[in-house]
Amino acid sequence: MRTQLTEQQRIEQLRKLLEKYAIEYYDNDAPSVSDQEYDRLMQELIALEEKHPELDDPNSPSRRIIGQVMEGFEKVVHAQRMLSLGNVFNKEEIEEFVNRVAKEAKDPEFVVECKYDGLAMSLEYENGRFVRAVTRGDGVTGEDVSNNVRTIASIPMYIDTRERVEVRGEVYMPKKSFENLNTLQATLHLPLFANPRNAAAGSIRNLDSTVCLHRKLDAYWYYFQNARDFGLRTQEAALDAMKDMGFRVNPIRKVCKTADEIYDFIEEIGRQRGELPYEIDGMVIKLNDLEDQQRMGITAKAPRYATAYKFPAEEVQTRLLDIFVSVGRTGRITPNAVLEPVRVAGTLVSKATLHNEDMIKSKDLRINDIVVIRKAGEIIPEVVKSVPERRDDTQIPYQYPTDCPVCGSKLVRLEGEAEHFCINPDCPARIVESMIHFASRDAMDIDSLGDKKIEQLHEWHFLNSIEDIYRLHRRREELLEKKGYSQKGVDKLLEHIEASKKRPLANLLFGLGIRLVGKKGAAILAEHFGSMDAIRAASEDELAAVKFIGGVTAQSIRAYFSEQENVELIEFLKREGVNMTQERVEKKESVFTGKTVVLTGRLKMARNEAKKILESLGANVAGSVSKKTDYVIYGEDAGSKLAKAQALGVPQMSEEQFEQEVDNAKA
Ligand SMILES: NC(=O)c1ccc[n+]([C@@H]2O[C@H](COP(=O)([O-])OP(=O)(O)OC[C@H]3O[C@@H](n4cnc5c(N)ncnc54)[C@H](O)[C@@H]3O)[C@@H](O)[C@H]2O)c1
Ligand SMILES: [Zn+2]
Repeated sequence: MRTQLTEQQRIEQLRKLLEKYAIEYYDNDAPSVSDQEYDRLMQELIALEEKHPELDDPNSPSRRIIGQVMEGFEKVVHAQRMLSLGNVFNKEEIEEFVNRVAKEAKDPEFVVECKYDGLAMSLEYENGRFVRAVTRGDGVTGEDVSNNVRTIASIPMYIDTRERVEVRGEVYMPKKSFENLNTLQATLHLPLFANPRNAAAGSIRNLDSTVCLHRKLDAYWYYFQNARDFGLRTQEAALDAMKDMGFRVNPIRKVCKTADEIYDFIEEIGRQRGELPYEIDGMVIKLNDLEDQQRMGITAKAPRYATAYKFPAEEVQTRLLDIFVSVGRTGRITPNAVLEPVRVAGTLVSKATLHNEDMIKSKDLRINDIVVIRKAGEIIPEVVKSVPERRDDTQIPYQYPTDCPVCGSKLVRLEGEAEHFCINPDCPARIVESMIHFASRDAMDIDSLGDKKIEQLHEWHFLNSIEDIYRLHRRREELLEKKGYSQKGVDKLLEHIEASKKRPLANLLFGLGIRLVGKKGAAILAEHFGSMDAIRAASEDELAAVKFIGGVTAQSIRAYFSEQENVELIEFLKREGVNMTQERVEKKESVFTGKTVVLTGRLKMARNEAKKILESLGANVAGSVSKKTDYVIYGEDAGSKLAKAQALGVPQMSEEQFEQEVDNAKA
């Protein structure tokens, strides 16, 4: 019952979050997270929604295209909806897509094209003349941006046919134009554009078309909306026909029959991607036959006959301008790299974590070095290495600080540890960070008590400890006198603080910030012991005996509870009515306990769910099949993984058998 609730909450949370990101991305042309992160959250939402059809909601970002019509532009309803695309991220998912199509189209052929990172546009022609250019908008209604589109030199204003023609494609900003634009922005002390996509969108949606003219956009056209009126039967023929009519069509494309062929071509283009004069974020795979396309139709917001393969995160080079250290809630010192802003995987990056002193030494990072940075789904990117070949005489080796940058006390590096710590318990940085952690989403989840607010309330002496958070209501009147604190805002804040008292024990345990007790560890401890008192009473051996809790963690938990200050904090929280218990869950034994299991093919239950069940039975779920695999569980259309399991003699199990074993485990 409890998991049901949490997943429902997660669905709601993801829907809100993705909607917010999409609005920032499409409507304000200013993304706040990387595309990888966005895609990852979307996949999570889709998996959860598949699992909970009862929570279906047509408003969900998984079901609709988010985007609105800007004021100042005329609204136009599309003759045919403009769609989004489904996503695949690896070869296996390409295979699954190909198999799915093959079920509905005989001997399918696919056209593989570049996926331009710009904005979708529809062009309409009547009597051989350009009449209108319209953005995708929400898919149903777009914005008439004809004036701006007319500034794009490569778009024909006249074509040699009197029939109505509608073509669609992508307007983008070439890399060169983007560099020039940002150089200009910098000279004018204006904010830089995060990426060419946002810059292109911002230009097209500018009411002053001279702006667009100077931004030097270009476009590729990949969709002939009324191709069949012209007797065309395939996507390939449609591309050729558009080219003959004078539209700019990309010669990079290939007709493929198998998933292998598709993947090889994608890899080939992926390797050349850096040299292309425009940005691509993936490749689009489309069923070639137009009649079959129509037969397959569309889902809520994307065609079923096409999908987009997304390239993995990129690595790029930039300059390491400086290193500064920050102090965490445990007093841990983290060095951070200040980078010359650079685009990685679609977002502008100017900071990266460097973990610790040893990492800086082992990678031999010097101030002013050229470094390679990588961004892989995380919002915080990492520095992979320095490039010594690019050194001139300006590099300076970095001196690790000896004193805390906030309170000035001597930093300590314990025997055998990589990190430095500020061990001054009154270090303001530590106090603030521990409150931020306590109020964060995975901990007590105090909605309106964000980082900035905590910092400010600390500065004003309202918050000097975790205890103070629950004392804040006593100072309501004082708060109301502060600038920016309305009655409504203050009451909401106090309400959220009050509500946090009901969080599960796992959240509280995580929020306390016990060294080495992360989110997962806290959940395991809470489920195993069921109450704060039981955890506090447990001996080091008892703690270490819990699965996944190691001896060092057990030691750290004991150390935490042996501090008078911490015991007092917990007693205080108890008196304030903060929840200190949680339902206990016994781990079940099954054939999967301690085994390595691989899932493949299309399962009836969501993959994430199958994974969760297996993990709850003590299995380790792996991504690929090897000799070490104990079981492969397969669904429909299982491809290469199942074949490999057969070849290696790894036991295979159908989804039905799997469900049977799960039932056995419950009995
Ligand atoms: N970073 C963020 O905050 C954020 C927010 C929202 C969306 N996004 C990004 O946008 C994506 C979702 O956007 P979407 O709905 O436009 O889907 P999409 O960009 O994944 O795919 C659909 C679009 O691809 C484009 N396209 C480019 N080349 C094409 C070709 N050759 N054939 C057909 N279409 C082609 C079309 O404009 C089409 O509308 C996400 O996957 C994410 O990467 C990021
Ligand atoms: Zn300090």
